[in-house]
Amino acid sequence: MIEVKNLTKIYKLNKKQMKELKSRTNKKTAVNNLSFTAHEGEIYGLLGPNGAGKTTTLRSIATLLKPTEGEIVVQGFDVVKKSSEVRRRIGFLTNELKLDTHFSPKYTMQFFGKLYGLDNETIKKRTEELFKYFGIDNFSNKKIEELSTGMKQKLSIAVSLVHDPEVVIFDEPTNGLDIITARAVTDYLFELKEKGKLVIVSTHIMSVAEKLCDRIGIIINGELKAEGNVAQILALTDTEDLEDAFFELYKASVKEEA
Ligand SMILES: Nc1ncnc2c1ncn2[C@@H]1O[C@H](COP(=O)(O)OP(=O)(O)OP(=O)(O)O)[C@@H](O)[C@H]1O
Repeated sequence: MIEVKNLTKIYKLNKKQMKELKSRTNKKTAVNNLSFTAHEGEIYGLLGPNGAGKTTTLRSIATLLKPTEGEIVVQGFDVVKKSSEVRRRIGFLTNELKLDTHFSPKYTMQFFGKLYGLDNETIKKRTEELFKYFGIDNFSNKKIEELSTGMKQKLSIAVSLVHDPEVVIFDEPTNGLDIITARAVTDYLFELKEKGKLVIVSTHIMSVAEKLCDRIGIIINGELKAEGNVAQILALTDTEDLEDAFFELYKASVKEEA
C-alpha cells in the first residue's frame, strides 16, 4: 500500500529560476497538502497537466525527494526514515534514468541486478523474461548509444523491473513509445496488477488514464482536485467524458485562484 498523507513539496528557486517563473519569492510550491492511498492489485493514475506536480509526487514516493511537509508510507515503511526498505520494494521508471551509453542492455541489466543483490541465475532469468516480453532480444548486445529513444525507454522499463518489485512507480510510462510498444507496456502493467502488485503511474494523456487506471487522482497546481474511478469522477463533475471532467476541474481551480 502507498499512503501519501498531506504531502507538501516546496522547491527553493535560484535567481535564474525566479526570473524564468517571474516569481517574487524564492519558493515554488510544487505539491500542496496532497493525500491519497493506493492499494495492491490496482493501477492508480495521477492525471494532470504539465507542471501539476505529478513527477514531484512520484519522486517523493520513490525516496528521491524529501517531503517539505507530510508523510509517505510504502508497504509500511516511511520513505524518509526507512528509505532503503522502500527502495528494495519499488521499481521506479523515470525519463531521467541515466543509462551508461557505452554499455549494452544485457550488461546494464546485470549491473542493476547486482545492485539489488540478485544472484546471477535470477538476473539471467529476469533478463530473458523481460527482454523477450519487450522485444529487447534483438538489440541486447548493442551499445546503448546506438539505440533509439523507444528502445532506451523499453530498456529503462526492464531495468526498473529487474528485481521483481512489489510496487511499480512509472512516470509517464508510454512517453516516446510507438503504439505497439506502448500497448506492450500497458499490457505488462495489467499483468503486474493481476499478479497483485501495486502500480502507480502518472500521465497527462486522458485516454491512458481512462484505459489503464482503476482509480485516477486528478492533480492540478499541486492539489488533488478529484479522485475515483472514471464513473465516479464523471458523476462528481456532472460530465460525460474524462476530458470534460478535467476541464470542469481546471476551470474551477483557475476561478479559485483568481
Ligand atoms: N528542481 C526543481 N526546482 C524548482 N522547481 C521545480 C523543480 N522541479 C519541478 N519544479 C516545479 O514544480 C512544479 C511541478 O513540477 P513536476 O515536474 O512535478 O510536474 P509534472 O506534473 O510532473 O509536469 P510534467 O507533466 O510537465 O512532467 C512545476 O512548476 C515545476 O516547474
